[in-house]
Amino acid sequence: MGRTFFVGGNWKCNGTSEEIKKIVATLNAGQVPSQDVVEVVVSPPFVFLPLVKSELRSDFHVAAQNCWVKNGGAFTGEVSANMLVNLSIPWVILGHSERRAILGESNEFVGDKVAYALSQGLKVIACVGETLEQRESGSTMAVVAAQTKAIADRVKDWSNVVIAYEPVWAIGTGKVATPAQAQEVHAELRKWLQANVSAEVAASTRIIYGGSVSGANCKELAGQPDVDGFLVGGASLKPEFIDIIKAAEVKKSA
Ligand SMILES: O=C(CO)COP(=O)(O)O
Repeated sequence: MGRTFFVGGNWKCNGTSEEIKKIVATLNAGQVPSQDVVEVVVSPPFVFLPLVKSELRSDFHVAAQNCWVKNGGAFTGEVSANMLVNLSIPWVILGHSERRAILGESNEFVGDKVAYALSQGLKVIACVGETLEQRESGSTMAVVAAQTKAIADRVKDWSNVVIAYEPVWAIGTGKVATPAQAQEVHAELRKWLQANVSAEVAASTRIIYGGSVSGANCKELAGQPDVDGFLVGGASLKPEFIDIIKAAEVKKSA
């Protein structure tokens, strides 16, 4: 099994080159557990990927925040998976709720992107999660299952996929899911994978939590059996990100 704890930092559309250099310097100086305990991936905006890749410590990796659904060509403003591979960018975040909600990415489109990115050799952090309205109407698991199904329908090999469960109501709101709320959905998602993909994929796929993760709440969340790490937004731009990476120690001693 061996689900290595995974901490991703999604920097979203933030930063100047000076600010990015400062964040990288802070990360480079951080004392964190070794790579067999925690896998760390940071995701700057596209334009800063080469800068971050060249300056970041070698035990941390980089991710793009999106890529085009297929091969490049006449798609103004897009960046293809192949270009990321060409720059040796190993990871890409796909299906973030901001892209689903603001840019209208459907479950099927996200599923197609995940499949294509994997086929080109990228590793994928695939995001799923419900809105507040959907949670309050009791459809959390139906929503998350439909988002995951659109990926499962198109993907056979899950070894390079991390699922990020990010409830939309918890993103950027300071309203973090309780450890019990996170655990409940993560466990349901794992059950869904077991029933619809395979027991092996359910046991080995990392399901990470995102939404207002902070230095203050990360340890308790990390203590949940089906929480295999985090996708961090706001706090990943701050020195506090190092504390969140260290939450991996909770798992080690569990
Ligand atoms: O969207 C997120 C990570 O992808 C979470 O953002 P916050 O940590 O700022 O809530």
